[in-house]
Amino acid sequence: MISRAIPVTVITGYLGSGKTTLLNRILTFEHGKKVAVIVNEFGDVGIDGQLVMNADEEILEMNNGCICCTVRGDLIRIISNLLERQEKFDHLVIETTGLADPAPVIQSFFVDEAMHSKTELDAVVTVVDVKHIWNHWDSSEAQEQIAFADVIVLNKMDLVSSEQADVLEKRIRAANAIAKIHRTQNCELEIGAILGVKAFDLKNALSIDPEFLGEDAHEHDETVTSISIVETGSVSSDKLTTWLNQLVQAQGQNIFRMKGILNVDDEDRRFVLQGVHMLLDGRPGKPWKPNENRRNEMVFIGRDLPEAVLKEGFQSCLV
Ligand SMILES: Nc1nc2c(ncn2[C@@H]2O[C@H](COP(=O)(O)OP(=O)(O)OP(=O)(O)O)[C@@H](O)[C@H]2O)c(=O)[nH]1
Repeated sequence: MISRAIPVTVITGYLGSGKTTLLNRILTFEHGKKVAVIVNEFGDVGIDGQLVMNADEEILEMNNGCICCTVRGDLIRIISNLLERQEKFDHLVIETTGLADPAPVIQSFFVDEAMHSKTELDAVVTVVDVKHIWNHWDSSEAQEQIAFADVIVLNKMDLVSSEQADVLEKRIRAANAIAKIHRTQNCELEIGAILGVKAFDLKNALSIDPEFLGEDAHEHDETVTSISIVETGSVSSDKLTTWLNQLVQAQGQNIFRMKGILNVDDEDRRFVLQGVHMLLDGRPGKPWKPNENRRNEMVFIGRDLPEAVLKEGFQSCLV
């Protein structure tokens, strides 16, 4: 019997560009496919798993590290386990951290024997925040993510004019001549543009980086770090709003990304906080279960983050 190869979509994109938003679209769209998901986060508190909407899907989290540094170990192990239950799903989606270099992830699908025979890389989809990408244009991760993409989603079109997007698209074209480019708000695009596109072309990957299938040597910007806060207790919405507004005014340049699941004013539902530089967004999330131990979890990712100041600031918001 010839077992079918499972198509794999790798979603990359810089911090806060809209990867989880895209993943949620994939999971809630009625495409008739059963999708298994691997979510990888940079911080050691797993928030994305809680933000992913469809609880019926198989969602596996890899926290505390960057997927591109742990592929040989964790990723291959997780996928091998999944492949033992291959009949349970039709498509695998991997959301990498915003700081992942996609090359080692892609590479593992070719270098590892079992992965190579049982999976088929469908496409590398890179989500780009059309407003904030300029702040990170020089980062090697952001460049590699764009260079390796088969599909590029220019997201957050509501934040720029179409002329500004034209300028960006030209720059992106210079770095990646063949990717399909889509412009979106909230990653709203046809699912056929993302799943089952059969776009991945190894020849293209090799032309970007001839060492691609060789040993993995890749570098990260060591000045970008993450700070996690986990505290029980109730957060005052007034104090939180004041603190966050002051914080992004003072540190918005350096705080690339902020995410939180918080117990605000002892409400019935979680409060989901999202931040990308100076932009903040907060809304109710999943309800707390009765008697659940309500943990506040926050993750900051950025450059030169003042850990003690962030922790004290958060403490001051507790009731
Ligand atoms: N204005 C605007 N905001 C958006 C759009 N798409 C997503 N967002 C918001 O941007 C923030 C980040 O979105 P996510 O989907 O969590 O981004 P991500 O790439 O998964 O973030 P990381 O996993 O931290 O790298 C959230 O507050 C989203 O609601 C858009 O088209 N326009």
